Amino acid sequence: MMSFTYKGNQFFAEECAVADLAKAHGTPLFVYSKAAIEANWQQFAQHWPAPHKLCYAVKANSNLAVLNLLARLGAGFDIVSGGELARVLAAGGKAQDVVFSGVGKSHDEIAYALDQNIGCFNVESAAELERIQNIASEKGVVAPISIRVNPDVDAQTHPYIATGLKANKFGIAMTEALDVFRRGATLANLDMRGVDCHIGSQILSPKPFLDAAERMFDLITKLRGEGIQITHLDMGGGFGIPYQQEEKLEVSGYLQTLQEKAEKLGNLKLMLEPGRAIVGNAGIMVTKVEYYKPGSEKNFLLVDAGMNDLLRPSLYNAYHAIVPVERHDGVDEQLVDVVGPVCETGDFFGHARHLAAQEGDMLAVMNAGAYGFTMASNYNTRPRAAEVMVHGNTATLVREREPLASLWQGEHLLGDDA
Ligand SMILES: Cc1ncc(COP(=O)(O)O)c(C=O)c1O
Ligand SMILES: N[C@@H](CCCC[NH3+])C(=O)O
Repeated sequence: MMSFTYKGNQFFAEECAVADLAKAHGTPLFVYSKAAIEANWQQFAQHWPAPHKLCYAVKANSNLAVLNLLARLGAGFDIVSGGELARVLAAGGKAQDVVFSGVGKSHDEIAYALDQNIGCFNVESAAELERIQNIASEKGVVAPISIRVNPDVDAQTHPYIATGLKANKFGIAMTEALDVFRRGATLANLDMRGVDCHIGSQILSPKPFLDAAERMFDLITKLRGEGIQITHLDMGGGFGIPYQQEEKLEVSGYLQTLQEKAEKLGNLKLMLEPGRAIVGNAGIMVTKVEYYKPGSEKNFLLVDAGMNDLLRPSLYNAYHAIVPVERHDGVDEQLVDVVGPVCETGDFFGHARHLAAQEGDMLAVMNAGAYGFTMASNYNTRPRAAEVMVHGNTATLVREREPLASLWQGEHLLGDDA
């Protein structure tokens, strides 16, 4: 299914001309395809029968329209903050379908999640376990608990987004997991029901997933051997997508293997937390060329989006394909760096790209649906972009461009006596 494609020289999002969307809503603009999100979801859901559950990782794209669409498709949600829980609820998701990951859950976030009757806490340290017990005891409730284990597996991805190595801050070491579990089983306000892991993001080979699974199944066997009745295993997210020419990760074989292993053990519900794989290729960022700036060393296309809108190239040196929204016949391609207006040399979207574009032209930065808008900031006092979701030939503005004045809302001048 090609949600973003040329018809003649015009680039389309489903049945909507991207140039028209940019004219109607301005740039920078994120455009999401409803059909692409649904198709990506089905790639997992079709191989994942009940009682197994898919919890979409909200951090990848937390627009309410995206969350609402996924809730209607039957998604649960993986969150990492009280804010994300509030978003899920505002979008029509159910707290019972939410798992709460994250290394630094605050007292207030835990209390809020308990008040909402959240599905499960993915606990990342012995100290967090004690904190949840104390808060649950004060409230007179029982907290559903999974222990996030760090399986010490090399995810073979960018070091900033590898999370499953001993040296990373995430999860509880395999060697300590048994003790933490035993301790949890003695605490009256905890229901110790699961184990989970998440080894990193943008992983393109099945091997690290299978290695981690092997270790997690061994742990479950040990825990059950001690009479601790683990009833769920959450293997996290991390499924990569091709940004350049990489081979697509086929998830079906891995999902099948997990289910076969779970069946052997019996009474084990499986969970996954995909984020990028659901929304990554379902979004583009549209930006306008402000200037063409030729130089003796390099030529630059200066565009109206910046690293504050899409941080991935600056932060991870990540590659995103960039294509013209309208192709012009007979205009020669130039070798250009596509850069933004922010006062940082690291403010770029692509180096040494071949593009035929001039002032006023629109470009589409591809695969911007995951970790695009959610990582945006107001650096350089730049309002965050608008977001649109297309469905066939219908386009809905799902987030308005931030009004400038809202950027200093809540700020105060010093009084005369200060
Ligand atoms: C605990 C947890 N689950 C799920 C995800 C989603 O990862 P991805 O978008 O790579 O599927 C993340 C982010 O890496 C995460 O930290
Ligand atoms: N932000 C990262 C993914 C990190 C996932 C969070 N655990 C990216 O853009 O690729």
